[in-house]
Amino acid sequence: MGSWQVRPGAGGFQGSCGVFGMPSQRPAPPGLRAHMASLRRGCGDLRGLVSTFTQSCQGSLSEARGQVSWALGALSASGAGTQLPQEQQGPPSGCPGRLLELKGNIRVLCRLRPGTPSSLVNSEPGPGGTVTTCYRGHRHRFRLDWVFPPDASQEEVFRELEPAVLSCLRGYSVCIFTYGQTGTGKTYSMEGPPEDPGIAPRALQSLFREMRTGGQHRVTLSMVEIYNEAVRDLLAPGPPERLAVRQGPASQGGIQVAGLTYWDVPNLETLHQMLSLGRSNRATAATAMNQHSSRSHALVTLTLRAASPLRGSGTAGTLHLVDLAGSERAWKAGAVCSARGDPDSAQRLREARTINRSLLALGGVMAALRARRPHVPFRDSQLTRLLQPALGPGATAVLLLQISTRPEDLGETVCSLKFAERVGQVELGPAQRRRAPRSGTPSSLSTDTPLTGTPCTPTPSPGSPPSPGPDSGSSSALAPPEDLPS
Ligand SMILES: Nc1ncnc2c1ncn2[C@@H]1O[C@H](COP(=O)(O)OP(=O)(O)OP(=O)(O)O)[C@@H](O)[C@H]1O
Repeated sequence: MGSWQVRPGAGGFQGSCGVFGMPSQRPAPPGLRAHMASLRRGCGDLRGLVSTFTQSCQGSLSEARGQVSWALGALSASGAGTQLPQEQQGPPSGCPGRLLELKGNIRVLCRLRPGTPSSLVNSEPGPGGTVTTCYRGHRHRFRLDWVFPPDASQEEVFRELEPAVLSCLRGYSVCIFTYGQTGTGKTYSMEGPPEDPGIAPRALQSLFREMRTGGQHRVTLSMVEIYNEAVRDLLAPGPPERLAVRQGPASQGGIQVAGLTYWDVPNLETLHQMLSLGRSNRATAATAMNQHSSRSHALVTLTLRAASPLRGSGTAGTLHLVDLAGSERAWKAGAVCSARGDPDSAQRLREARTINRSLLALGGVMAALRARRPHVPFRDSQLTRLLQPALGPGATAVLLLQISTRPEDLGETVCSLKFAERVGQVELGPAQRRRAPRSGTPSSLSTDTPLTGTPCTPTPSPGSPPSPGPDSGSSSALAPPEDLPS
């Protein structure tokens, strides 16, 4: 009698001949093998079906997400110009504020830098668009809330951000930050050249245009940079000094920046002048990868207080515009300089390392937020400390990812896209409007103002911004505002 065997995968039966040639187990009943084979086939088919179903569900879900995002964007844009009567400042359903509440998480937009097209980076632009990379033999498909092709204009990019920007006038806290490898166009998108302005100038123009349509507002500006982990006031009346960041009350986002200068901004022209002054104070240097590389993170914070004559309280919204330093690998930025005999190469290397450390800390914060961990490591870097209020519950954040399509940048492009994909999964909870009492101290006015400074009386110096504030004429005009416009 011959032995019989059924392979382990076929149900675990295994027979063999006994010592005396007798089978140690009963032979399989007739037809069992065929039956097992048919079961195996069925099992394989079922597995295939489940996998196809899962893939199709994921595809449909992504598509639906893209469509919802597009519809919300379109609705927001169409409602953006709507000026509500002051007494109706609560966000009725259908207005942009309501839509922001519904979105309630971080939106991730991606812009491809113009350059030589590469078959290794392909994109499907538009809402719910994708970027597909082919790196080290692996294909990755990243889906984002919006993908801007290399020929997208500054206006197209801003159009998608405008509803969020205008929501600050209704008391929302909005943070827009640009992220990406050095030289991919973060500063171009955020600032832009004078002849083709970027997000910041367009946002300010749009806000002032909207404010002119009615109501009483007060705009306060602060601007800092983080250079080699030192926080510096870019609008300080004297030379930029290192500021101390301390823990603050939770009502102020958990942090305080001692000695930070706030400026009351009466009009758009003054605001532009002050921003260009701040920009000129920012640390930039030529690196191997970008002739005018920003070596620091820059944070512009506008607090927009709106009075409500018919109600006891107004609103205090905040707009943070964050131009992050490039996420280049340290060896690329520094070592290349070194090989060229650049005497500042050690400095460039140090800068690149601190930039990378702080961006790593930002990644850690995003990971903790995404996993809803009870502890979020905001204190790991100055960048994440300053961003804490902007990434807190009830805030709205938009990440604009800048990527390169150059084959030599592919590794960095994939890293950036992976970071953005993770950020897109963070939920900050429904966006919340902030109310402000009609008068009070800055802290009570703006519970979500992250950069809480102390009043100061700066002495204008050559090149300092024009005397700002509706109260100019007295030194207190340069101090943070204390009351809402009445
Ligand atoms: N969409 C674009 N259209 C035209 N030029 C662009 C675009 N994006 C970037 N550039 C150009 O690419 C160069 C690098 O851009 P930019 O300085 O904005 O990069 P970056 O990401 O801010 O770099 P870094 O992190 O080093 O500061 C600039 O000369 C800029 O004008």
